[in-house]
Amino acid sequence: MPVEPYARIMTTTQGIEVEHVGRSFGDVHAVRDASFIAEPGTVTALIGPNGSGKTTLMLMLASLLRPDTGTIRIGGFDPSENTAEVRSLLGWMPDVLGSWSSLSVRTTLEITGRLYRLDKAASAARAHELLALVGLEHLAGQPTRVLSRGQKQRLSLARALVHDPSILLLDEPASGLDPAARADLRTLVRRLASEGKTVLVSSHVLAELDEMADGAVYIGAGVTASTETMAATRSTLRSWRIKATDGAALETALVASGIAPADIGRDRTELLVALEGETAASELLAKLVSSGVLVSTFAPAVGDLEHTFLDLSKGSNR
Ligand SMILES: Nc1ncnc2c1ncn2[C@@H]1O[C@H](COP(=O)(O)OP(=O)(O)OP(=O)(O)O)[C@@H](O)[C@H]1O
Repeated sequence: MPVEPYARIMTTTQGIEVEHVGRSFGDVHAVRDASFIAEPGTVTALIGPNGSGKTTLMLMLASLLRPDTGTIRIGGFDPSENTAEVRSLLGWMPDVLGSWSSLSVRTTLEITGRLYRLDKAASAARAHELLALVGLEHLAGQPTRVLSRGQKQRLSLARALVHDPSILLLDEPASGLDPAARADLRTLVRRLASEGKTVLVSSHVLAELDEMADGAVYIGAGVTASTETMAATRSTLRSWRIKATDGAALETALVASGIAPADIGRDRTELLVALEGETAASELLAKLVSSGVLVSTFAPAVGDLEHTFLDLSKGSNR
């Protein structure tokens, strides 16, 4: 997926708008300067190293924490001032499900529906619908304490959807899910976006986000990367994976095209070459093909988001 940077201009989007937001805990500056826009109908990935401020930012968006500085708009409302409006618009899936352990899965969803002012029949119907949506029908009568981590994630997602919110905040939604459940989650998230919802997803599973997200916001040490910084990662040095029917001929052609033998890496049957930007990659591929090498693989070694993450987190890793 392309990593599209976001303009730093407050608009009147019905999605999420964050401008120069900061929040400290004593002398820990969890979020120092965060700005981004997430538009309705899109999925935005929130990425950044451990402790970079993602959860703190999500808590502020969800009206659970007040920013010290800056402005947030959720569907046009300020979470600190218009908390009720924001909560009715927003579905929040926290990274860890706090649940009522002795209540059944179904009852948990029904009570959540009642808390959102659905009447008894409507909340029962919604619970029924959501149990099917997240594949928990067979566990509907079980107390939530017996759920596995992945099953808890599904319940947490269902709970976030009870009131059919137009904006969704998903903190590490894929954590604990098996591969089939991850694929289902991806499809569901895309479907929710196609219905016009604004979805912000934070995750460390970047390959997953690559397939799910329309754009990305990178946060490092509490500061979101600028439009220019995000765009610049597209042309930084990046490893490409190349494979040909004849490996020796490929290596000879790479050297003939100007790549030093010491700069050619190996990963099982493939060769790895670092190139700056897609134009350099296209040019090299053209040279290889015109020299008669039968190339069977020519692709970035890591996904777009992982590349952006690795590029921007260089130097900030402790
Ligand atoms: N309530 C709090 N009191 C003190 N420090 C806090 C509090 N909440 C968060 N922090 C600190 O703020 C920083 C950002 O934390 P946050 O949980 O937002 O990061 P994160 O990006 O979500 O991390 P991870 O990727 O590991 O989940 C960390 O240094 C953390 O220790």
